Order: sequence, then C-alpha cells, then structure tokens
Amino acid sequence: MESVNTTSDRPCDPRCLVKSEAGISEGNVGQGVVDFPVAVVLPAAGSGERMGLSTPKQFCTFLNRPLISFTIETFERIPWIETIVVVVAKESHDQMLHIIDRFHHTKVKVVEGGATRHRSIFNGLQAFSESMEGPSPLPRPKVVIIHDAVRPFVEEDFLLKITLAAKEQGASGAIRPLVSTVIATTSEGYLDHSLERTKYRASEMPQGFLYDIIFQAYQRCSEFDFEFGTECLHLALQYSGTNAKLIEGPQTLWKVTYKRDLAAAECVIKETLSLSACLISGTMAETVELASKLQKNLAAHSMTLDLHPFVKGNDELLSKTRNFIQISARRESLSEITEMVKVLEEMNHALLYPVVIIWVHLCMSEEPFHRQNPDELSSIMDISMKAKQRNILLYGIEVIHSKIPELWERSVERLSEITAALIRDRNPAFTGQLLQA
Ligand SMILES: Nc1ccn([C@@H]2O[C@H](COP(=O)(O)OP(=O)(O)OP(=O)(O)O)[C@@H](O)[C@H]2O)c(=O)n1
Ligand SMILES: O=C(CO)[C@H](O)[C@H](O)COP(=O)(O)O
Repeated sequence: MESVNTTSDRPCDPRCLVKSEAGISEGNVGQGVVDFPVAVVLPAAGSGERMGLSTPKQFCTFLNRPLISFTIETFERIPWIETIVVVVAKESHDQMLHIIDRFHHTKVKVVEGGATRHRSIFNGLQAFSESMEGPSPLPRPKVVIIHDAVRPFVEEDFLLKITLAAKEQGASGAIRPLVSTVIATTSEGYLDHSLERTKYRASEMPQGFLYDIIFQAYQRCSEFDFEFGTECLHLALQYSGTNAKLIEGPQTLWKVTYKRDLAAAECVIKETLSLSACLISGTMAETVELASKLQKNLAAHSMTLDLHPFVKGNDELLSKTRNFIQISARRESLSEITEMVKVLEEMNHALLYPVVIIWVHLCMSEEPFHRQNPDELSSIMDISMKAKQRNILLYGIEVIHSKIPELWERSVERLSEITAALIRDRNPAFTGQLLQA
C-alpha cells in the first residue's frame, strides 16, 4: 500500500471548516505528499488521577460525546491516516467498542493497555508486529504517530509536518515554549538551582517515528524506562540512536489533565461551532429586513451569517451547517421546522456535534404569538423534545414588529444577543422555550 485515499465521507468537522477558511482546503493537505503508510497509536489506558473524577478523563463527556471520540475523529478524518490503534484498560474495552459503534468510527482497532503509559504504547505498537500467539498483526506502517488520547486538538497541517519529519529523520516531536521556569529542589524542599528558561522547551504530542526505530527502542528499553519514563523521544535516542527533529506546535496541543481543562476543551469546540450560521429569511419584506439587521448585528459577535430565502431541498447546505436561524411571520412555519428536523435526523447530521435551530417568529400584530396560539407553544416543546434526543437543539424567539422605531430597534438588538448566546452556549436546558426579544 503506497498510495492514500484523499477523500473522506465523514461528517464535516467544524474545526476543519475553519482551516479551510484559512486557506487550507479540507482533505487534500497530504495529497501527493504522504505516499507511504501511516498509522496512529493513541494511549488511552490511564486513570486520570489528577482529574480527580471516578471516570478516566478520556471517557469524560462534553457536548454529548466522550473526549476520546473527539481525538479519534481528528485523526480519522485525515485520508492519509490508515489505522488508529486505541489502547485502553481491560475494564474499558467494552465501553470503547460502544463508543466506536455509537459515533461510527471506522479506522479504529482496540488494544489492551498496561500499567504505565510506556507499557500501553508498546502494547499499541505490538499490534503491528508478528507474535507467536495472538491475532494476525495489522499492516506495518512506515511511520507511526503517537499521540495522547487526551489532546483533542491537533490539525492536519501540523500532523503532516510531524509525519514528514519522522520519515526523513526517524523521529520528530512537538514542542512548546515553557510557561513557567523549571527549578530543581533539594530533598529538604529548598531551591537547588533553576534552569534558564529560554534554553528549554516543553515536550508535547504528537510525536512521529519510523515504525522500526520506535519499535526497536521499546524492545530494548529497561524495566526502569517502562516504569518511570515519560518521553518516547528519549527512548528513540537512547535505544535506536535517533535524534528527533523538534517542531514548535500550536498552543492547542495542550493535554487535558485537570477538571478545568475539560471545560476549556468544551469552550474551544463551542467557539468554533459558533463561527457561522445559515439564516433563512423567507421572501416577505419584513422578514428579509429583519434578517439583514440580524446579519449585521451578529457580525459584531464574530458570527458570519449566510442568507437564504429557503433551504428546503438543499441537502448540501443542510449537511454543511451546524446552526440555523429561521425567521418567519407565518404561523405555519413551525411545520417547516418539523420538516427540517426530520431531514437533519435522516442525514444523521447531529451525530458528532449538536445542531442548533432557532425559530424566530416575527409577530406583525402587537398581540404576541404565544397569547394567540397557546397550542403551538406546546408543539414547539414537543418538536424540541424529540429533536433533542437526536442532538438537535431547537429554540424559539418571539419578536414583535413594533411601529415605534426605538422599540423595534431595541427588540432587534435583544434578538441578536439572545441568538448569539443560544448558538454559543448550546444549552440543552433552554430547548423548547419561546423566548421574548
Ligand atoms: N497506564 C497508562 C497511563 C496513561 N496512559 C495514557 O497516556 C496519556 C497521557 O497520560 P496522562 O495525561 O498522564 O494520563 P493519566 O495517567 O490518565 O493521568 P494522571 O497522570 O493524572 O493519572 C493518556 O491518554 C492516558 O490515558 C495509558 O495509555 N496507559
Ligand atoms: O507530553 C509528553 C511528551 O513526552 C508526556 O511525556 C506525556 O504526555 C506523558 O504524560 P505523563 O507523564 O503525564 O503520563
């Protein structure tokens, strides 16, 4: 296998859409460059002591998905990565299989972990090697990337740098500037000496290796290394004589370690998910006018709104969008929302990330919709409850088209703020509510 598939049928990762906007088109970064087999080992057999939760951090959930699934997805959607070996503790094996099934991961092979990170990584690498007992091995890669399962943010262009450097030099690794100075302490707890910070770097992940180099290093390393070592690059140097090429990586490579890191990871994903939305205006003059005001106001919240009169039948648009705002002055428009939810469900569009739909009802009379149509209020609740089970978050906002310009402007302002907050926060607790702007 010397060539790679460069197309992906995975649902679109919003993080990659951001990359595309930055000029790197989705799915073709490695095209024609990575023409050798590449596999990934994700150690995920730790217990997450520093997190202080009963669930190991890789299985902690945010946005309805365990952390490890986000990391797997990052690698899985890169066409030139063939196989992902996920190393988990024996007791997590079934849970891992369930995650693979539920989130439709397709490139993953699960391997049993060891008592330390190095032992887990070695177990992962052994999945590619012949052994007397055990199942037949996976095809041996030229380059293997090792990456902690608890670092969900790594992008294709950086992985490409790591992979190519590993192919050229035998080993490569991500580094970051130190945030704090490193000091040595005496056994009595006093300062012994401090290191000159500019000379040192933090070693992060991913790291890349020629498979034969890192496998040999693990075969030769000592029990002490297995028990207390924390650095794969060091093993490659000491036991295979390979000096790693170090590449400065982005700050998003940080490792989820403490509880606050889980909240930070959720924030990063939510922020990316809320960069754009599809605004469905209809054709009535008042709804089109409101749509263009909303578009302008939300630009101030760093949100780009694409305006469309309708989306019905436009499956391509639906499949690329994570946020929809439908403005309507007609009562029947709720049935259009029901239809949209149905289409999104059929596409399984919210499998990996929650989708937000905001139904904005523009009341042309001073009498609000919720007083005129109490039955329809309960039907928003019904639709939203069913949608929520499929990870689709439906909210309603009512805005009265006041004839008094100041009141109207104030309502539009409030509508913009509520809309931005609902999209940014993706809070399931407010679904089915008809909020007043
Ligand atoms: N026996 C182990 C220990 C750790 N890891 C994995 O190595 C990665 C980085 O390790 P670390 O952040 O230290 O994870 P934990 O050991 O789980 O955390 P802690 O040190 O707080 O217990 C994690 O994905 C972790 O699951 C592993 O596969 N096998
Ligand atoms: O980032 C690293 C680079 O080698 C660490 O060694 C790795 O994350 C190990 O984590 P820990 O020592 O906390 O188990």
